[in-house]
Amino acid sequence: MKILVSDDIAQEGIDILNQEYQVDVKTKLSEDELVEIIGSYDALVVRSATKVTAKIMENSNLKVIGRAGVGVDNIDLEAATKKGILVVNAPEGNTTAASEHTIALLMALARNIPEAVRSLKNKVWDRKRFMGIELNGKTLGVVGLGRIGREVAKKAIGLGMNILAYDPYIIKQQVENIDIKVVDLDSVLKEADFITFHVPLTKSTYHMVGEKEFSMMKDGVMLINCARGGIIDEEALYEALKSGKVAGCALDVFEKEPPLESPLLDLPNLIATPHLGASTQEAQVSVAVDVAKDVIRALKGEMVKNPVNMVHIRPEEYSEIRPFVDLAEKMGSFYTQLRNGRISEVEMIYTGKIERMDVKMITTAGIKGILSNILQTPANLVNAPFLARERGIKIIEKKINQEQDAPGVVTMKVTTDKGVGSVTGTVQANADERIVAVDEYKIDLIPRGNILLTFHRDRPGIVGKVGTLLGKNDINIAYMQLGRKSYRGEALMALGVDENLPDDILSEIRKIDGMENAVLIKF
Ligand SMILES: NC(=O)C1=CN([C@@H]2O[C@H](COP(=O)(O)OP(=O)(O)OC[C@H]3O[C@@H](n4cnc5c(N)ncnc54)[C@H](O)[C@@H]3O)[C@@H](O)[C@H]2O)C=CC1
Ligand SMILES: O=C(O)C(=O)COP(=O)(O)O
Repeated sequence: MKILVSDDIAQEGIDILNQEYQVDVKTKLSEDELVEIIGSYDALVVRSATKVTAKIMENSNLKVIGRAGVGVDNIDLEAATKKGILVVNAPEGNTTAASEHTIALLMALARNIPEAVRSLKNKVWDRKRFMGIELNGKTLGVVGLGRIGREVAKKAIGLGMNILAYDPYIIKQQVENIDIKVVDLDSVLKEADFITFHVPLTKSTYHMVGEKEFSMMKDGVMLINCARGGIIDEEALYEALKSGKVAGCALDVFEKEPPLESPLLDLPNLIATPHLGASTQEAQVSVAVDVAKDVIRALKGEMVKNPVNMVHIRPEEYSEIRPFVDLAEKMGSFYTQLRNGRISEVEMIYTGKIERMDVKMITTAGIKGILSNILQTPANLVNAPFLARERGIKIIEKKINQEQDAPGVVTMKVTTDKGVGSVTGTVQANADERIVAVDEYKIDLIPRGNILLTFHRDRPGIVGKVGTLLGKNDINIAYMQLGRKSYRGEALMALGVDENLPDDILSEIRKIDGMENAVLIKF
């Protein structure tokens, strides 16, 4: 396996990658240069400089893209997901660095530090021009109250500031005990003396601050953007700074980086740093190590810690969930080997002890198993939900509450244009997977090796005929199971066979009088 690192990451991360796989570090590549070489790599590690476009991913064999940092707006996530490329990031390592940089910019703004430094270095001793304002007692608006937003708020509280925050996706009670008042965006805009942004760049945050929002702010407000360029409309910001509506703004990030052509840089009340939020030695080591470990986990097929485009399971739950993930994938594969028809709906029903857990990954594995037999595109835990949606398959998850210690049971109910069928499985002690029902037939199958399933009439002679036919062709039967709906009614037989069953023998089995269907399932 080969890994390409296309932005500067700390050596500590490269060393970890190098212990397991071959690593090439090639930075400042153009899109075309990347397209040309990417085919020979299994993993790509980036920071924010490399734009990982659909074109780069298109003909790649990438299994994972690692982002040594938080923001993944430089990676085309939709294209990655469609292609089944896992994206992982390192969201924890630079929280302190980015929040400290935000506070540094806040103070620099309030006390005119950059301009004062510049003036003095030009040998001008001007104390009057650089009169500042105090932070103590002022209101700081925090837009986006995730890891960095919260850390900034805590630090600002320490400086005597009052915090008004806007984040529609958090639970208010989580933060109100640390003296943060959660309000709507309009209130932040209207009431804050300083506003700092800590949201990711998404469709909903792109230009979330423009002309209209500036008009709502206090005259003389000061802004800090240490999150992403594009959140504040730069043209509108230019006007607001020029008019003095916004007294000062500190930007660490720009819509186009580097922003060397930006007229904003000419304004005296704009201070700027070249995307330095995460640039501390500590943060860089931390994110490089974190992402390297996750990239290795991904390449080894292990559960990663920080997936961006795949369901996430907490490590403490994963060991319990894992056998069910494997089982569900086999159930899905079992189902589509057994039946055909255009699938419109898959319902995953969970009962017993599994019902209390986060089952999203089990559902996804079931879908992966289903799709693996019907699609050319390889399905995995990243792209399975996307591929299912693309084919118009509705996925339903249902949990049925049972007594606490009942064994975990998963039923996959599949609706096709030919009807509804189901398969049920469970995991016994020692991660022993079992398929325990097919439609209404109760069975007890280990989903392993070759299994011959026959649907036939429950009448004397049929089982014997199948056995004789297999014996005549030197095919050994490992085990046998029988189930029936009623005496002499419809019946099911499952035979574990040690050898492969050629198509001509399967056809002969299908011709046995009373036989409705016979299918070979392979695991
Ligand atoms: N300047 C730099 O070097 C750095 C910049 N960043 C940027 O900071 C951003 C935030 O990082 P973290 O706090 O670690 O991420 P996070 O995911 O912990 O927090 C983001 C918060 O934004 C909130 N949010 C999302 N959409 C929103 C909306 N429309 N309105 C209000 N709130 C919204 C989310 O609910 C979440 O609480 C990153 O996405 C990245 O772009 C991060 C690290 C360094
Ligand atoms: O982690 C982030 O989101 C950052 O913005 C840091 O970017 P960088 O890795 O310094 O290019």
